[in-house]
Amino acid sequence: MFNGKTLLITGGTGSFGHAVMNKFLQTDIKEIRIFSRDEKKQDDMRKQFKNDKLNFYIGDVRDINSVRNAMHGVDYVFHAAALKQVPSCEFFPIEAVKTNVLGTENVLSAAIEQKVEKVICLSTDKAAYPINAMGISKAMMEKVFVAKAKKVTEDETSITGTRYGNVMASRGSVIPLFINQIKNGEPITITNPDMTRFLMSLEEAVDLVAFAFQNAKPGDIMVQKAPASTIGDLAQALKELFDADNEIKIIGTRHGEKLYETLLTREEHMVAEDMGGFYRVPADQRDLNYDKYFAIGDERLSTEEEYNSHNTERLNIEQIKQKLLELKYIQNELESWNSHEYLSYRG
Ligand SMILES: O=c1ccn([C@@H]2O[C@H](COP(=O)(O)OP(=O)(O)O[C@H]3O[C@H](CO)[C@@H](O)[C@H](O)[C@H]3O)[C@@H](O)[C@H]2O)c(=O)[nH]1
Repeated sequence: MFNGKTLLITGGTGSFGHAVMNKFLQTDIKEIRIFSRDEKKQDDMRKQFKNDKLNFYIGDVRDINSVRNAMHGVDYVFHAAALKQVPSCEFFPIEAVKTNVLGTENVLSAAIEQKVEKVICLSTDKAAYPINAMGISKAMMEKVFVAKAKKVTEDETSITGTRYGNVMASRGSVIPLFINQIKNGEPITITNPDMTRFLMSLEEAVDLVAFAFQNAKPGDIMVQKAPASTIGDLAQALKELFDADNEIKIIGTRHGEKLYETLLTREEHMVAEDMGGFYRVPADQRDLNYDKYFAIGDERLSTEEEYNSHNTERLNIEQIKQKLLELKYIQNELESWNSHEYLSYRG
């Protein structure tokens, strides 16, 4: 499927971009373009991979000309560029709009102009029943790509999306933070021990994109089923893995945070197709002449539940430990923690 093709990854220097790139470099793909703002991260990646199939483009999704520069001759786009930190977007909501909403519009317009075959836009569970600026901007992004997908035919450009839960140990997230606190002998800062989050590994996140790539129809939002844990249990699992006795400090919920996250709203659950490990949320294909259509699903709207991190499979501490131990990042951290140097430091 990738033979002779060119793939563009926006936000390609992030954790996700890295993982996707690694996976697709193994195929017979012709070229992978990494598009991002940060020249330092690109340079690090260039040196790390030293691969002729990789090309780097400096640019910003906010600037359509920089996107156009990278789009010529591209067959597929994975659009991962985003402002994604919840607390900081609360302070700079317009910045979230510029990157997440208008930036997506730019990527899609440039892709349609260049007759790109497929675009997959990455969204987040925070876009479902959103309460924070990051989630609201991602919800608007979803609206933008679903509306655009309906305007172009599939043989011009197929536009779809994926929605993720938290990716475990991604840059700036809570797992690396807790591990640093453990290693530095600092208190582990828990916002609310009863908060729940879906737990997905980076590999699972990449699987979702691959699944969407093969199965999504224009305007679909693809969701991967995932287990969840409470933050209190996650901290306890890490303490046990690292054999640590750091005290726990409750710091309270941060700006814009939710007690639990939603991967499918009740309204989406009602129309979603259950595909085993995944859900497919199809675009509403009606136009504005509602009287033309037969009303379906109204009854289920009162019985269907949303799919969220409180009602999905809940991992216990042992299961969280197992899931953590599958991560290369955790294996490396544990190895260094148990190394001679750290053992002597720990007395
Ligand atoms: O010092 C801290 C920091 C965080 N948390 C909690 O840990 C959980 C996860 O926090 P974090 O890793 O910062 O992730 P989220 O705020 O849930 O958001 C992440 O996960 C989203 C997907 O849901 C991505 O879109 C975001 O970019 C990413 O920051 C949350 O319940 C936090 O309240 C703590 O208990 N203590």
